[in-house]
Amino acid sequence: MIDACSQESRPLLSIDDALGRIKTAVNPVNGTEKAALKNALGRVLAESVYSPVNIPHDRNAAMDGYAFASRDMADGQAFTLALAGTSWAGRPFQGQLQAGQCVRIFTGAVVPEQADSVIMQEHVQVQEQTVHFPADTRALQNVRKIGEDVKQGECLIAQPKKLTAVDLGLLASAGIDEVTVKRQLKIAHFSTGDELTSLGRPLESGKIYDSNRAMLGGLLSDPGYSVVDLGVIPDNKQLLEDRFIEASLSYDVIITTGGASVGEADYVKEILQSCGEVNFWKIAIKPGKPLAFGKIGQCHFFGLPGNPVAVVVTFQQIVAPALRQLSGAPSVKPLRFTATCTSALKKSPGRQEYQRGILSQDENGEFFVASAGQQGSHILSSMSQSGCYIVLPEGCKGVQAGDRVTVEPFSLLI
Ligand SMILES: Nc1nc2c(c(=O)[nH]1)N[C@H]1C(S)=C(S)[C@@H](COP(=O)(O)OP(=O)(O)OC[C@H]3O[C@@H](n4cnc5c(N)ncnc54)[C@H](O)[C@@H]3O)O[C@H]1N2
Ligand code: MOO
Repeated sequence: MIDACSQESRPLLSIDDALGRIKTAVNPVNGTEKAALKNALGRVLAESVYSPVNIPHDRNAAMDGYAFASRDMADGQAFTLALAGTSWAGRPFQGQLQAGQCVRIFTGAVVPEQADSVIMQEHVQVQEQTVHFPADTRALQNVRKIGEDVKQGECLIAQPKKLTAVDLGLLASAGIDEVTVKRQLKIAHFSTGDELTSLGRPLESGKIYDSNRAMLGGLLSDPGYSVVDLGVIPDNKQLLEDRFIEASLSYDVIITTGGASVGEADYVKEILQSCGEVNFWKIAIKPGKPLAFGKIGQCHFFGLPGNPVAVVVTFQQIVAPALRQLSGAPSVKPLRFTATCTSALKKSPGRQEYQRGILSQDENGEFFVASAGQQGSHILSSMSQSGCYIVLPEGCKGVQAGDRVTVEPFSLLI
Protein backbone atom coordinates (compact mmCIF):
# COMPACT_ATOMS: atom_id res chain seq x y z
CA MET A 1 0.00 0.00 0.00
CA ILE A 2 1.39 3.44 -0.94
CA ASP A 3 1.32 5.89 1.96
CA ALA A 4 -0.38 9.00 0.52
CA CYS A 5 1.10 11.28 3.17
CA SER A 6 4.71 10.26 3.35
CA GLN A 7 5.35 9.85 -0.38
CA GLU A 8 7.03 6.49 0.06
CA SER A 9 8.81 5.42 -3.12
CA ARG A 10 8.21 1.74 -2.32
CA PRO A 11 5.00 0.13 -1.08
CA LEU A 12 4.96 -0.38 2.68
CA LEU A 13 4.59 -3.88 4.06
CA SER A 14 1.15 -4.50 5.56
CA ILE A 15 1.03 -5.46 9.23
CA ASP A 16 -0.33 -8.90 8.33
CA ASP A 17 2.58 -9.50 5.97
CA ALA A 18 5.03 -8.25 8.63
CA LEU A 19 3.54 -10.63 11.21
CA GLY A 20 3.63 -13.45 8.64
CA ARG A 21 7.31 -12.84 7.96
CA ILE A 22 8.09 -12.83 11.66
CA LYS A 23 6.19 -16.07 12.13
CA THR A 24 8.34 -17.71 9.47
CA ALA A 25 11.60 -16.24 10.74
CA VAL A 26 11.21 -17.02 14.43
CA ASN A 27 11.60 -20.44 16.07
CA PRO A 28 11.01 -21.18 19.74
CA VAL A 29 14.20 -21.26 21.81
CA ASN A 30 15.63 -24.64 22.70
CA GLY A 31 16.39 -25.48 26.28
CA THR A 32 14.30 -26.23 29.32
CA GLU A 33 14.76 -25.96 33.06
CA LYS A 34 13.02 -26.99 36.24
CA ALA A 35 11.01 -24.34 38.07
CA ALA A 36 9.58 -24.60 41.57
CA LEU A 37 5.82 -24.07 41.42
CA LYS A 38 6.12 -20.81 43.36
CA ASN A 39 8.41 -19.43 40.60
CA ALA A 40 6.48 -20.84 37.65
CA LEU A 41 3.89 -18.08 37.12
CA GLY A 42 4.15 -16.77 33.54
CA ARG A 43 6.71 -19.39 32.50
CA VAL A 44 6.05 -21.55 29.45
CA LEU A 45 5.33 -25.16 30.33
CA ALA A 46 7.69 -27.36 28.28
CA GLU A 47 6.53 -30.82 29.40
CA SER A 48 2.89 -31.80 29.78
CA VAL A 49 1.91 -32.68 33.32
CA TYR A 50 -0.16 -35.79 34.17
CA SER A 51 -1.99 -36.05 37.44
CA PRO A 52 -0.53 -38.58 39.90
CA VAL A 53 -3.80 -38.56 41.86
CA ASN A 54 -7.54 -38.36 41.43
CA ILE A 55 -8.97 -34.91 42.14
CA PRO A 56 -11.02 -35.07 44.32
CA HIS A 57 -9.11 -37.83 46.01
CA ASP A 58 -12.18 -38.96 48.05
CA ARG A 59 -15.93 -38.67 47.71
CA ASN A 60 -16.69 -35.55 49.73
CA ALA A 61 -19.53 -33.24 50.68
CA ALA A 62 -20.32 -30.11 48.67
CA MET A 63 -22.40 -28.64 51.54
CA ASP A 64 -22.56 -28.50 55.32
CA GLY A 65 -25.40 -30.83 56.34
CA TYR A 66 -26.16 -34.51 56.81
CA ALA A 67 -24.92 -37.50 54.79
CA PHE A 68 -27.35 -40.37 54.33
CA ALA A 69 -28.09 -43.38 52.13
CA SER A 70 -30.88 -42.84 49.60
CA ARG A 71 -32.16 -46.36 50.29
CA ASP A 72 -33.38 -44.97 53.66
CA MET A 73 -35.69 -42.47 51.97
CA ALA A 74 -39.43 -42.96 52.34
CA ASP A 75 -40.90 -42.74 48.84
CA GLY A 76 -41.65 -39.03 48.77
CA GLN A 77 -42.65 -38.91 52.46
CA ALA A 78 -40.85 -37.10 55.26
CA PHE A 79 -38.55 -39.43 57.22
CA THR A 80 -36.22 -39.45 60.22
CA LEU A 81 -32.74 -40.89 60.69
CA ALA A 82 -30.59 -41.35 63.76
CA LEU A 83 -27.39 -39.37 64.01
CA ALA A 84 -24.42 -41.76 64.11
CA GLY A 85 -21.51 -39.32 64.31
CA THR A 86 -19.66 -36.54 62.47
CA SER A 87 -17.43 -36.36 59.40
CA TRP A 88 -15.17 -33.30 59.61
CA ALA A 89 -13.04 -31.94 56.75
CA GLY A 90 -9.73 -33.71 57.36
CA ARG A 91 -11.18 -36.08 60.00
CA PRO A 92 -13.54 -38.61 58.38
CA PHE A 93 -16.30 -40.47 60.27
CA GLN A 94 -14.68 -43.70 61.43
CA GLY A 95 -17.69 -45.95 61.93
CA GLN A 96 -20.00 -47.90 59.63
CA LEU A 97 -23.25 -46.21 58.70
CA GLN A 98 -26.11 -48.58 59.49
CA ALA A 99 -29.57 -48.57 57.90
CA GLY A 100 -31.68 -45.78 59.43
CA GLN A 101 -28.63 -43.65 60.33
CA CYS A 102 -27.12 -40.43 59.02
CA VAL A 103 -23.90 -38.51 59.74
CA ARG A 104 -23.31 -34.84 60.45
CA ILE A 105 -20.99 -33.65 57.68
CA PHE A 106 -19.15 -30.48 56.66
CA THR A 107 -18.12 -29.16 53.23
CA GLY A 108 -15.08 -31.05 51.96
CA ALA A 109 -15.43 -33.88 54.50
CA VAL A 110 -15.34 -37.50 53.30
CA VAL A 111 -18.81 -38.96 52.67
CA PRO A 112 -19.05 -42.32 54.52
CA GLU A 113 -18.91 -45.31 52.18
CA GLN A 114 -22.49 -46.39 52.83
CA ALA A 115 -23.91 -42.89 52.16
CA ASP A 116 -24.63 -41.48 48.71
CA SER A 117 -26.43 -38.20 49.45
CA VAL A 118 -25.97 -35.02 51.47
CA ILE A 119 -28.78 -32.69 52.49
CA MET A 120 -28.05 -29.05 53.41
CA GLN A 121 -28.49 -28.40 57.12
CA GLU A 122 -30.98 -25.59 56.37
CA HIS A 123 -33.47 -28.21 55.07
CA VAL A 124 -33.66 -30.49 58.13
CA GLN A 125 -34.88 -30.28 61.72
CA VAL A 126 -32.59 -31.75 64.36
CA GLN A 127 -33.84 -32.89 67.75
CA GLU A 128 -31.12 -34.27 69.95
CA GLN A 129 -29.85 -37.35 68.03
CA THR A 130 -32.68 -37.46 65.46
CA VAL A 131 -32.70 -35.70 62.11
CA HIS A 132 -36.05 -34.99 60.38
CA PHE A 133 -35.84 -34.98 56.58
CA PRO A 134 -38.59 -33.22 54.58
CA ALA A 135 -40.81 -34.95 51.98
CA ASP A 136 -39.01 -33.21 49.07
CA THR A 137 -35.56 -34.52 50.08
CA ARG A 138 -33.60 -35.38 46.93
CA ALA A 139 -31.34 -38.38 46.56
CA LEU A 140 -27.74 -38.34 45.31
CA GLN A 141 -27.21 -34.60 45.83
CA ASN A 142 -24.17 -32.66 47.06
CA VAL A 143 -21.64 -35.48 46.80
CA ARG A 144 -18.46 -34.70 44.86
CA LYS A 145 -17.24 -37.81 43.05
CA ILE A 146 -13.68 -39.19 43.07
CA GLY A 147 -11.76 -37.86 40.04
CA GLU A 148 -14.68 -35.73 38.79
CA ASP A 149 -12.29 -32.79 38.31
CA VAL A 150 -9.23 -34.72 37.06
CA LYS A 151 -8.66 -38.48 36.92
CA GLN A 152 -5.39 -40.06 37.98
CA GLY A 153 -3.10 -40.29 34.93
CA GLU A 154 -5.12 -37.70 32.98
CA CYS A 155 -3.30 -34.75 31.39
CA LEU A 156 -3.52 -31.91 33.87
CA ILE A 157 -1.92 -29.24 31.64
CA ALA A 158 -0.64 -29.80 28.12
CA GLN A 159 2.52 -28.08 26.92
CA PRO A 160 3.10 -25.47 25.68
CA LYS A 161 1.19 -23.16 28.00
CA LYS A 162 2.07 -19.89 29.67
CA LEU A 163 1.21 -20.75 33.25
CA THR A 164 -1.45 -18.69 34.98
CA ALA A 165 -2.28 -18.40 38.67
CA VAL A 166 -5.12 -20.87 38.09
CA ASP A 167 -2.67 -23.33 36.52
CA LEU A 168 -0.49 -23.10 39.63
CA GLY A 169 -3.56 -23.90 41.70
CA LEU A 170 -4.44 -26.87 39.48
CA LEU A 171 -0.88 -28.23 39.69
CA ALA A 172 -0.85 -27.75 43.45
CA SER A 173 -4.17 -29.60 43.75
CA ALA A 174 -2.39 -32.63 42.28
CA GLY A 175 0.52 -32.20 44.71
CA ILE A 176 2.97 -31.06 42.01
CA ASP A 177 5.62 -28.65 43.29
CA GLU A 178 7.97 -28.46 40.30
CA VAL A 179 7.49 -28.22 36.53
CA THR A 180 9.67 -28.24 33.42
CA VAL A 181 9.54 -24.91 31.63
CA LYS A 182 11.17 -23.32 28.62
CA ARG A 183 14.31 -21.41 29.45
CA GLN A 184 13.92 -17.64 29.71
CA LEU A 185 14.36 -15.54 26.59
CA LYS A 186 17.44 -13.35 26.89
CA ILE A 187 16.53 -9.85 25.79
CA ALA A 188 18.70 -6.71 25.64
CA HIS A 189 17.33 -3.26 24.95
CA PHE A 190 18.97 0.06 24.15
CA SER A 191 17.91 3.59 23.47
CA THR A 192 19.76 5.45 20.75
CA GLY A 193 20.16 9.18 20.25
CA ASP A 194 22.40 12.12 21.14
CA GLU A 195 19.44 14.01 22.60
CA LEU A 196 18.79 11.54 25.39
CA THR A 197 19.36 12.40 29.03
CA SER A 198 19.17 9.73 31.71
CA LEU A 199 16.84 10.31 34.64
CA GLY A 200 18.28 12.18 37.60
CA ARG A 201 20.36 14.55 35.45
CA PRO A 202 19.40 18.19 34.69
CA LEU A 203 17.88 18.72 31.24
CA GLU A 204 20.02 20.87 28.96
CA SER A 205 18.69 22.79 25.99
CA GLY A 206 17.88 20.50 23.04
CA LYS A 207 17.91 17.37 25.18
CA ILE A 208 15.03 15.19 26.31
CA TYR A 209 14.63 12.59 28.99
CA ASP A 210 14.80 8.98 27.85
CA SER A 211 11.23 7.75 28.28
CA ASN A 212 11.49 4.78 25.94
CA ARG A 213 13.80 2.73 28.15
CA ALA A 214 11.47 3.13 31.13
CA MET A 215 8.50 2.04 29.00
CA LEU A 216 10.30 -0.89 27.41
CA GLY A 217 11.39 -2.06 30.85
CA GLY A 218 7.70 -2.16 31.80
CA LEU A 219 6.50 -3.71 28.53
CA LEU A 220 9.12 -6.44 28.79
CA SER A 221 8.33 -7.30 32.37
CA ASP A 222 7.43 -10.97 32.02
CA PRO A 223 8.62 -13.97 34.03
CA GLY A 224 9.52 -15.71 30.76
CA TYR A 225 12.01 -13.00 29.84
CA SER A 226 15.39 -12.19 31.32
CA VAL A 227 15.79 -8.53 30.38
CA VAL A 228 18.90 -6.37 30.45
CA ASP A 229 18.77 -2.61 29.97
CA LEU A 230 21.99 -1.74 28.12
CA GLY A 231 21.49 2.02 28.39
CA VAL A 232 21.80 4.72 25.77
CA ILE A 233 24.03 4.64 22.69
CA PRO A 234 24.79 8.00 21.07
CA ASP A 235 24.26 8.56 17.32
CA ASN A 236 27.68 7.20 16.44
CA LYS A 237 27.73 4.60 13.71
CA GLN A 238 30.80 2.72 14.87
CA LEU A 239 29.71 2.69 18.49
CA LEU A 240 26.22 1.48 17.54
CA GLU A 241 27.63 -1.27 15.35
CA ASP A 242 30.07 -2.43 18.05
CA ARG A 243 27.35 -2.50 20.72
CA PHE A 244 24.88 -4.32 18.47
CA ILE A 245 27.42 -7.01 17.51
CA GLU A 246 28.55 -7.44 21.12
CA ALA A 247 24.95 -7.82 22.35
CA SER A 248 24.06 -10.21 19.52
CA LEU A 249 26.59 -12.71 20.92
CA SER A 250 24.89 -12.95 24.34
CA TYR A 251 21.17 -12.38 23.76
CA ASP A 252 18.34 -13.98 21.82
CA VAL A 253 16.77 -10.62 21.04
CA ILE A 254 17.92 -7.02 20.76
CA ILE A 255 15.37 -4.21 20.86
CA THR A 256 16.42 -0.65 20.09
CA THR A 257 14.46 2.58 19.90
CA GLY A 258 15.26 5.59 17.75
CA GLY A 259 17.39 6.09 14.65
CA ALA A 260 15.15 3.78 12.58
CA SER A 261 14.01 6.38 10.06
CA VAL A 262 15.74 8.19 7.20
CA GLY A 263 17.49 11.15 8.90
CA GLU A 264 21.26 11.73 8.60
CA ALA A 265 21.78 10.29 12.07
CA ASP A 266 19.36 7.37 11.67
CA TYR A 267 21.81 4.47 11.37
CA VAL A 268 19.92 1.49 12.72
CA LYS A 269 18.68 -0.09 9.51
CA GLU A 270 22.00 0.56 7.73
CA ILE A 271 23.96 -1.13 10.51
CA LEU A 272 21.57 -4.06 10.62
CA GLN A 273 22.12 -4.44 6.88
CA SER A 274 25.92 -4.35 7.18
CA CYS A 275 26.43 -6.61 10.19
CA GLY A 276 23.37 -8.82 9.84
CA GLU A 277 20.32 -9.05 7.64
CA VAL A 278 17.20 -6.93 7.27
CA ASN A 279 14.04 -9.00 6.89
CA PHE A 280 11.85 -5.92 6.50
CA TRP A 281 11.96 -2.20 7.15
CA LYS A 282 8.95 0.11 7.12
CA ILE A 283 5.44 -1.13 7.60
CA ALA A 284 2.03 0.31 6.78
CA ILE A 285 1.04 1.23 10.32
CA LYS A 286 0.71 4.53 12.13
CA PRO A 287 2.42 5.19 14.38
CA GLY A 288 5.42 2.94 13.88
CA LYS A 289 6.20 3.00 10.17
CA PRO A 290 10.02 2.79 10.22
CA LEU A 291 10.30 -0.42 12.23
CA ALA A 292 13.24 -2.61 11.18
CA PHE A 293 13.27 -6.37 11.77
CA GLY A 294 16.14 -8.69 11.06
CA LYS A 295 18.93 -10.77 12.54
CA ILE A 296 22.52 -10.36 13.61
CA GLY A 297 23.97 -13.86 13.71
CA GLN A 298 21.49 -15.93 15.72
CA CYS A 299 20.05 -12.88 17.48
CA HIS A 300 16.71 -11.40 16.38
CA PHE A 301 16.74 -7.64 16.04
CA PHE A 302 13.84 -5.18 16.39
CA GLY A 303 14.72 -1.56 15.62
CA LEU A 304 11.70 0.39 16.86
CA PRO A 305 11.06 4.02 15.94
CA GLY A 306 12.06 6.69 18.47
CA ASN A 307 8.68 8.32 18.97
CA PRO A 308 7.38 6.98 22.31
CA VAL A 309 3.81 6.15 21.17
CA ALA A 310 5.27 4.35 18.14
CA VAL A 311 7.42 2.33 20.58
CA VAL A 312 4.37 1.09 22.49
CA VAL A 313 2.29 0.39 19.38
CA THR A 314 5.06 -1.51 17.57
CA PHE A 315 5.93 -3.38 20.73
CA GLN A 316 2.36 -4.52 21.37
CA GLN A 317 1.44 -5.23 17.76
CA ILE A 318 4.69 -6.70 16.41
CA VAL A 319 7.31 -7.41 19.05
CA ALA A 320 5.09 -8.99 21.72
CA PRO A 321 3.69 -11.72 19.42
CA ALA A 322 7.22 -12.41 18.17
CA LEU A 323 8.61 -12.74 21.71
CA ARG A 324 5.75 -15.02 22.63
CA GLN A 325 6.52 -17.27 19.67
CA LEU A 326 10.25 -17.22 20.48
CA SER A 327 9.59 -18.11 24.09
CA GLY A 328 7.58 -21.14 22.93
CA ALA A 329 4.22 -19.85 24.20
CA PRO A 330 1.11 -20.45 22.07
CA SER A 331 0.01 -17.46 20.03
CA VAL A 332 -2.91 -15.37 21.22
CA LYS A 333 -5.03 -13.18 18.98
CA PRO A 334 -5.79 -9.83 20.61
CA LEU A 335 -9.47 -9.48 21.39
CA ARG A 336 -11.17 -6.86 19.22
CA PHE A 337 -14.77 -5.77 19.03
CA THR A 338 -16.79 -2.95 17.56
CA ALA A 339 -17.95 0.21 19.31
CA THR A 340 -19.73 3.38 18.25
CA CYS A 341 -17.24 6.21 17.84
CA THR A 342 -18.44 9.42 19.49
CA SER A 343 -15.73 11.60 17.91
CA ALA A 344 -14.88 12.39 14.30
CA LEU A 345 -11.41 10.96 13.52
CA LYS A 346 -9.00 12.23 10.89
CA LYS A 347 -7.21 9.58 8.86
CA SER A 348 -5.42 9.43 5.51
CA PRO A 349 -5.50 6.17 3.59
CA GLY A 350 -2.29 4.13 3.32
CA ARG A 351 -1.47 2.87 6.80
CA GLN A 352 -3.44 0.94 9.43
CA GLU A 353 -3.79 3.37 12.31
CA TYR A 354 -3.82 2.65 16.01
CA GLN A 355 -5.48 5.76 17.40
CA ARG A 356 -5.84 6.01 21.12
CA GLY A 357 -9.37 5.99 22.55
CA ILE A 358 -11.41 6.08 25.73
CA LEU A 359 -13.86 3.20 25.96
CA SER A 360 -17.17 3.26 27.81
CA GLN A 361 -20.29 1.13 28.09
CA ASP A 362 -23.85 2.40 28.60
CA GLU A 363 -26.52 0.85 30.82
CA ASN A 364 -27.65 -1.39 27.91
CA GLY A 365 -24.15 -2.82 27.55
CA GLU A 366 -23.42 -0.93 24.29
CA PHE A 367 -19.78 0.07 23.77
CA PHE A 368 -18.75 3.62 22.86
CA VAL A 369 -15.31 5.01 22.15
CA ALA A 370 -14.12 8.60 22.09
CA SER A 371 -10.81 9.90 20.77
CA ALA A 372 -8.29 10.30 23.60
CA GLY A 373 -7.26 13.63 22.11
CA GLN A 374 -3.97 14.49 20.42
CA GLN A 375 -2.78 11.59 18.29
CA GLY A 376 0.84 12.60 17.52
CA SER A 377 3.31 9.76 18.00
CA HIS A 378 5.21 11.93 20.51
CA ILE A 379 2.08 12.51 22.66
CA LEU A 380 2.33 10.08 25.55
CA SER A 381 -0.07 12.01 27.81
CA SER A 382 -3.18 11.14 25.75
CA MET A 383 -2.04 7.54 25.54
CA SER A 384 -1.65 7.41 29.32
CA GLN A 385 -5.28 8.57 29.66
CA SER A 386 -6.64 6.16 27.08
CA GLY A 387 -7.76 2.57 27.47
CA CYS A 388 -7.86 1.15 23.96
CA TYR A 389 -6.71 1.37 20.40
CA ILE A 390 -9.19 2.42 17.74
CA VAL A 391 -7.93 0.30 14.85
CA LEU A 392 -8.56 2.01 11.52
CA PRO A 393 -7.76 -0.12 8.46
CA GLU A 394 -5.35 1.02 5.71
CA GLY A 395 -8.07 2.14 3.31
CA CYS A 396 -10.10 4.14 5.86
CA LYS A 397 -10.35 7.86 5.02
CA GLY A 398 -11.62 9.08 8.37
CA VAL A 399 -14.48 8.47 10.75
CA GLN A 400 -17.67 10.46 11.42
CA ALA A 401 -19.13 10.63 14.92
CA GLY A 402 -21.63 7.76 15.13
CA ASP A 403 -19.67 5.38 12.87
CA ARG A 404 -18.87 1.88 14.11
CA VAL A 405 -15.14 1.24 14.62
CA THR A 406 -12.94 -1.63 15.78
CA VAL A 407 -11.42 -1.30 19.25
CA GLU A 408 -8.71 -3.27 21.02
CA PRO A 409 -8.65 -2.72 24.82
CA PHE A 410 -5.15 -2.37 26.29
CA SER A 411 -6.09 -4.59 29.21
CA LEU A 412 -6.76 -7.49 26.85
CA LEU A 413 -3.43 -7.17 25.03
CA ILE A 414 -0.86 -9.80 25.82
N1 LIG B 1 11.73 12.49 6.16
C1 LIG B 1 11.13 11.61 6.97
N2 LIG B 1 11.18 11.83 8.29
C2 LIG B 1 10.57 10.97 9.12
C3 LIG B 1 9.87 9.87 8.61
C4 LIG B 1 9.87 9.66 7.21
O1 LIG B 1 9.29 8.69 6.70
N3 LIG B 1 10.53 10.56 6.44
N4 LIG B 1 9.22 9.05 9.47
C5 LIG B 1 8.76 9.65 10.70
C6 LIG B 1 8.25 8.64 11.56
S1 LIG B 1 6.75 7.96 11.08
C7 LIG B 1 8.81 8.32 12.73
S2 LIG B 1 8.03 7.21 13.78
C8 LIG B 1 10.07 8.88 13.15
C9 LIG B 1 10.98 7.77 13.63
O2 LIG B 1 12.26 8.23 13.69
P1 LIG B 1 13.47 7.43 14.25
O3 LIG B 1 13.12 6.05 14.54
O4 LIG B 1 14.59 7.67 13.36
O5 LIG B 1 13.68 8.07 15.66
P2 LIG B 1 14.46 9.39 16.06
O6 LIG B 1 14.53 10.29 14.88
O7 LIG B 1 15.67 8.97 16.69
O8 LIG B 1 13.44 9.94 17.09
C10 LIG B 1 12.12 10.28 16.77
C11 LIG B 1 11.54 11.11 17.93
O9 LIG B 1 11.53 10.34 19.10
C12 LIG B 1 12.28 10.94 20.15
N5 LIG B 1 12.96 9.91 20.89
C13 LIG B 1 13.92 9.09 20.44
N6 LIG B 1 14.35 8.28 21.42
C14 LIG B 1 13.65 8.59 22.50
C15 LIG B 1 13.66 8.09 23.85
N7 LIG B 1 14.48 7.11 24.21
N8 LIG B 1 12.81 8.63 24.72
C16 LIG B 1 11.96 9.63 24.34
N9 LIG B 1 11.91 10.14 23.10
C17 LIG B 1 12.76 9.63 22.18
C18 LIG B 1 13.24 11.83 19.40
O10 LIG B 1 13.77 12.84 20.19
C19 LIG B 1 12.40 12.32 18.24
O11 LIG B 1 11.56 13.38 18.64
O12 LIG B 1 10.70 9.55 12.09
C20 LIG B 1 9.84 10.44 11.40
N10 LIG B 1 10.62 11.19 10.47
O1 MOO C 1 5.30 6.00 12.58
MO1 MOO C 1 5.57 7.50 13.10
O2 MOO C 1 5.37 6.83 14.63
O3 MOO C 1 3.93 7.73 12.42
O4 MOO C 1 5.43 8.98 13.83
